[in-house]
Amino acid sequence: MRVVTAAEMKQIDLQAIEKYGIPGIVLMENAGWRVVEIIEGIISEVKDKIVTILVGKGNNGGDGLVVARHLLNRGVQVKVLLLADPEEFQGDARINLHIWQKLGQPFYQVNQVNGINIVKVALLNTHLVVDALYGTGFRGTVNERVGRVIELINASNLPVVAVDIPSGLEADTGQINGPCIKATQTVTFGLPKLGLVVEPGASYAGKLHVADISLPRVLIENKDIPRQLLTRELVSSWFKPRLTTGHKGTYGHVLVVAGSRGMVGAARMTAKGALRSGAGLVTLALPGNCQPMVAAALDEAMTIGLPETAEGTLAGSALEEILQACKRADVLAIGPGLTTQPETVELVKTLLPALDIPVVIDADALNALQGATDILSCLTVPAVITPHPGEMARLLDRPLTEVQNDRLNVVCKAAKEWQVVTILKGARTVIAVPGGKLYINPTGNPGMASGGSGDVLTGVVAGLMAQGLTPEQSAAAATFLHGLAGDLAAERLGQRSALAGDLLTHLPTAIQELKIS
Ligand SMILES: NC(=O)C1=CN([C@@H]2O[C@H](COP(=O)(O)OP(=O)(O)OC[C@H]3O[C@@H](n4cnc5c(N)ncnc54)[C@H](O)[C@@H]3O)[C@@H](O)[C@H]2O)[C@@H](O)CC1
Ligand SMILES: [K+]
Repeated sequence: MRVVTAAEMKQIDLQAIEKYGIPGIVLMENAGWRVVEIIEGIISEVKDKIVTILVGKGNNGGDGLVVARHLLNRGVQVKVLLLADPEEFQGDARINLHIWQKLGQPFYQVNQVNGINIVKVALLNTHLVVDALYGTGFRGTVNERVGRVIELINASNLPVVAVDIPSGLEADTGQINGPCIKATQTVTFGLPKLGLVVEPGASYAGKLHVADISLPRVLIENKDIPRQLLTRELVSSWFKPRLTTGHKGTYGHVLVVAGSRGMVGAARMTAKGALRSGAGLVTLALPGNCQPMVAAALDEAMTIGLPETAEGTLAGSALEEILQACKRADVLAIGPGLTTQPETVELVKTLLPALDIPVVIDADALNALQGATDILSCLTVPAVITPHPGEMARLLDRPLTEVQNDRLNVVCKAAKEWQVVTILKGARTVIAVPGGKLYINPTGNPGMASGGSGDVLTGVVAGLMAQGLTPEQSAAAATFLHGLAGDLAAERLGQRSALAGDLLTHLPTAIQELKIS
């Protein structure tokens, strides 16, 4: 599903109206209907219930007035609170305000002296609040009076349905610059707005519904919009059914180069991630002292013991053996648990330019590239990198806060500059492709922020690449499935107690849920 900025949505609305002749008032009517449907899902018997609707002067407020009218028809007691002067209403919003007045229905103006008291009284006796103050036309911060109203709503503990986007949220960035409605559910029209699917906006939006308001499909499915929200449908469309005649060679061979003394688990998790995602063969190459331990605990993978340093990390002399092993593999996954021991770092820096198979680069293999990102730009094989924000900050030599405050631009620039598919992990992981495409992942939860989680992801990316998905598809599908496995694990075990190993246990169910055969 495409994800739009406010300007892109405005263009879509305009084209629907001007090119295809769908009147704006029809779109507004449909928008209001869809919100009413969601409200009916929250309050099962709406008749005789009380709903307070906050109405702003723009078209978002117009949508709110449509909601008011349809709820009234269903026997709801509707309290309309205007946060603007009726004279300010224009166009379709004005038409809907006039309809409301002609129906003989009252509204209360919150901009008068006792405005805040009106809101307080209204909230004392209300079952649900509809936020139709500001939509995609909102910029900057709300004024003090509106800010106080928003704070009252947020403190009320009532269910709040936001119309299109929670008021106070920037549609293009998901940033909050002042008071912002904390919605229980948000009904957004046509396509999700960027600010609703990245943090912190996603948390303010609550449960997100993307509502069909009869915008023509040709406008909604516009391939020129570079951003997509990952969905089950999109991810499963990338998988082909497994052949009845298939054998282990059909599904690719992943070589994992990972681990060191004391960090054997990272190597094992990566290998298991590749196996669980369906790779035909997995070979785990790691420092020799770790091999017996891993071989005993990982029946399904082959293992190679490599020369090691005094600290039990991979030695520079492991290079030739790794390159030999690459000849038998389809994909290399490198990094988890390697450490930043200087000799191991040099090994990584020598190995990467010599590769002739696609590679997934994670963890200490990324740390090895600190100050040497030209190695990434010069790779001659397809590559996926999987940095968490700290690793990205080190690669870019920028403060962590700069990365986190500008995640979308950072990931897109990295992918373009280094010409690698880039997975920037964190709440709402984003995946950028060198050509400019961007995927936003809606799955996953804070329970996944624990050791080993990233190692599993690296294994899954490599496992999918080995099976023939493109690096772009592998990165996006792995992120989605990994997050879904995390959500399933959290459902069963709780976010606090779910471990990275539980991601591996729940990955099969995640794959089944997508109906991938
Ligand atoms: N034809 C269309 O364009 C449709 C638009 N729809 C609705 O219309 C919304 C967009 O409508 P508008 O463009 O009228 O904008 P909004 O309804 O978001 O209104 C914003 C209004 O507040 C003002 N404003 C912006 N920032 C402010 C701030 N910081 N403090 C105070 N006032 C501020 C703006 O000047 C504008 O008048 C959508 O979000 C959606 O809800 C829907 O009705 C579907 C059809
Ligand atoms: K709103």
